[in-house]
Amino acid sequence: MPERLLSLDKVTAGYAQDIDVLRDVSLDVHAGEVSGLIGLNGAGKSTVVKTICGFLAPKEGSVRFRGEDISGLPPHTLIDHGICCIPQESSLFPYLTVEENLLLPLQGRARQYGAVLRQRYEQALDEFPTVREKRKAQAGDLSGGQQKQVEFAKAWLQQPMLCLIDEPSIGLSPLLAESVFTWIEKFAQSGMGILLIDHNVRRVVRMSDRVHVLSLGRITAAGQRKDFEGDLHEQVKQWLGLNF
Ligand SMILES: Nc1ncnc2c1ncn2[C@@H]1O[C@H](COP(=O)(O)OP(=O)(O)OP(=O)(O)O)[C@@H](O)[C@H]1O
Repeated sequence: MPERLLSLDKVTAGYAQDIDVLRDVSLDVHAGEVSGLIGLNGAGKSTVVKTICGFLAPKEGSVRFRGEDISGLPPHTLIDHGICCIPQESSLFPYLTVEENLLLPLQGRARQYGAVLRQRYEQALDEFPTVREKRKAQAGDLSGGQQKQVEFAKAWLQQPMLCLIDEPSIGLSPLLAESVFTWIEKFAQSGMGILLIDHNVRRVVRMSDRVHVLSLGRITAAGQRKDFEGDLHEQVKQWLGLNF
């Protein structure tokens, strides 16, 4: 059984004191596995990520990473624990070069990355040829798809144990979206645990070891991939109220 990296246990959270967006949310992510989180717009998927990352503190329940309670830890300290997030919106500094964006999170962490940094950087550029080509350009001058590649290269460089990935394929061409899913599979094959949110429900189910369905802030279905395959259309239509 792979190591359980992340576990949310009955997490209730929200933006206002008296309004709960998430209610009793429990989910796990294991090393080397993809955990998919699917749900309608507004179900609370990004709020789950914000709660794990410490932008919101759970009102009840806990967020644990490798058994340690990380509920409400400051977001900028997560990387020191081995957690990285690829958010829905760009997290790049538009007026810094691609190279500066890639190396910034590693600065001040020489002890963690020092000896292997250069080698790892070259390897990241090999993995993402567009990033190599654009490394001296300002990040803000890149297209949305190119910026997404930089985001993935940045995460790869940080060698996290856990990567939270929110809507990675949004706004991308079908070809690039497929590359993004292939990179995620590669991340998982390297041993990383992945929490994946994406509106492409079929693709998420196909590549996930575990699937969680979030509806109005509650997990209404969860299981292994095999539980969600088969007549996916009927099941997910029922859970999500969707016809796709
Ligand atoms: N900063 C915020 N302040 C107040 N309410 C918010 C904030 N961000 C999100 N919400 C509310 O929380 C609920 C869940 O939003 P969230 O973005 O987590 O949903 P989602 O499932 O990620 O949706 P989508 O698929 O559209 O990205 C929504 O009702 C939304 O209006």
